[in-house]
Amino acid sequence: MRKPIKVEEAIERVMNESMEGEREYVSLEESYGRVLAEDMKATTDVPWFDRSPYDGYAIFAEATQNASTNSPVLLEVVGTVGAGSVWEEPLKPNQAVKIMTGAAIPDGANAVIMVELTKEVVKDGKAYVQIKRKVSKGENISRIGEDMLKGSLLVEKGTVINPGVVAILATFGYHRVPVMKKPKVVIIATGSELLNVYEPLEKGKIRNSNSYMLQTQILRAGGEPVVFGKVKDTFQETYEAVTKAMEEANIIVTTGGVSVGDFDFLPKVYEKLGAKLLFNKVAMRPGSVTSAAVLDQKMLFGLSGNPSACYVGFELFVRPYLKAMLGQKNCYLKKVQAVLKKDFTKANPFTRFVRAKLSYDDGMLQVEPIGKDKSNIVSSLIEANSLIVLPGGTRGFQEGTKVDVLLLEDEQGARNWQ
Ligand SMILES: Nc1nc2c(c(=O)[nH]1)N[C@H]1C(S)=C(S)[C@@H](COP(=O)(O)OP(=O)(O)OC[C@H]3O[C@@H](n4cnc5c(N)ncnc54)[C@H](O)[C@@H]3O)O[C@H]1N2
Ligand code: MOO
Ligand SMILES: [Mg+2]
Repeated sequence: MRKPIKVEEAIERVMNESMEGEREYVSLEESYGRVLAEDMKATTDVPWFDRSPYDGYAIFAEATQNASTNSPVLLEVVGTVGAGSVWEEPLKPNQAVKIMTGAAIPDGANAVIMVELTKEVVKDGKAYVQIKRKVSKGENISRIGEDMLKGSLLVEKGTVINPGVVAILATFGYHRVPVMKKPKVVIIATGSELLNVYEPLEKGKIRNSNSYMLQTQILRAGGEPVVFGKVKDTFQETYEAVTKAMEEANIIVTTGGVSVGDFDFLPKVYEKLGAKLLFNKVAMRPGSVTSAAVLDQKMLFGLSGNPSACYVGFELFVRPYLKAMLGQKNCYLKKVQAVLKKDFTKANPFTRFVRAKLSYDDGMLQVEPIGKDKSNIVSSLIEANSLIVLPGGTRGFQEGTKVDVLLLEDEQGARNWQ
């Protein structure tokens, strides 16, 4: 007889074993989607020189003090400066330099007027810009540091690198980016009934879908899946596969063979390996047989063979452990509250994780159980973007009730499981 523990307790036992993984450097081009391994600070001010945000004329603002439609001011245009070039001569008050967007403001100038608001006139063979309004000091100047100040913290360690972060890294010249190594997660599917996906069906057999599902879940969580394929339901094959996995994995995920059947060998494998068992029964559905053990700082997750139970077990236990290795602060699935769109009448003494579809309709978050909810069902995973959390008890849940929902596809995550 196994003693079920609460989901919260099971997650805590897993996370108490968690540790941060190693780091490595990748090129900026390869950094998208990786997890930043260091805090990123601004190494310079941005912009680091005053520059023009418009195509126009750099001028000394005070020279336009009395300019108006009736008495325009003429400033002599002494040259043109484009982005990337520098106007070296200090500007005199009655002069202007034609300036392009992105070019450095010449010394002596303290404002820019957009080209559309001016007219160029030629007088006595000299070019002048005609200005009919007062321009204020500092107008249209992108100031040093207006975007980022040198030394300021821009992106925290543990952040998933998105296109915006890539822009920051490029701005400060990081062509090599410190990232967390992707934890290696070995997947072993156990079951004598399993066929490879390319094999035709035979009586009593099914295709190994869990390996592929897990591979994708590992990728989604930021890990590196290593697929070991399938093993028959024998102690020897299972033991050998797990032993081999110990050599290269940070995390070992098995599916199936973890319950109380005659051919469920994982409990015996953990025992023979001398792994510390964290739990072998959780008060949840699906996934009540989910087990976890730890050996030589490697976590062994024994997920159920039943596809939906396997899926849920991964998201609740493996995902946060993996994210902690990646140094992410928000390891847990984000939890929101939503209104139940349909009755869910099946009561269960265990906490229930119902595959569901969350949507934002009529100005509120609504959630709908997908339907078939047994743990051996695969089809309800297609549309699942969330899991409704229904606390254990004897009652069902009525339409209109507010329920907790865990988001499966959210990148932000949450700091706490609760
Ligand atoms: N007497 C009891 N029997 C069972 C209990 C129990 O408490 N007492 N728990 C049930 C629950 S709940 C679950 S969940 C399953 C879990 O069993 P295992 O984790 O040992 O998994 P298997 O028996 O190996 O397989 C279960 C089921 O899943 C199919 N399967 C397995 N691997 C794959 C795969 N890679 N791809 C697709 N499908 C897979 C397998 O054919 C079985 O149908 O135990 C219950 N029994
Ligand atoms: O582990 Mo089973 O999936 O609880 O239903
Ligand atoms: Mg079994």
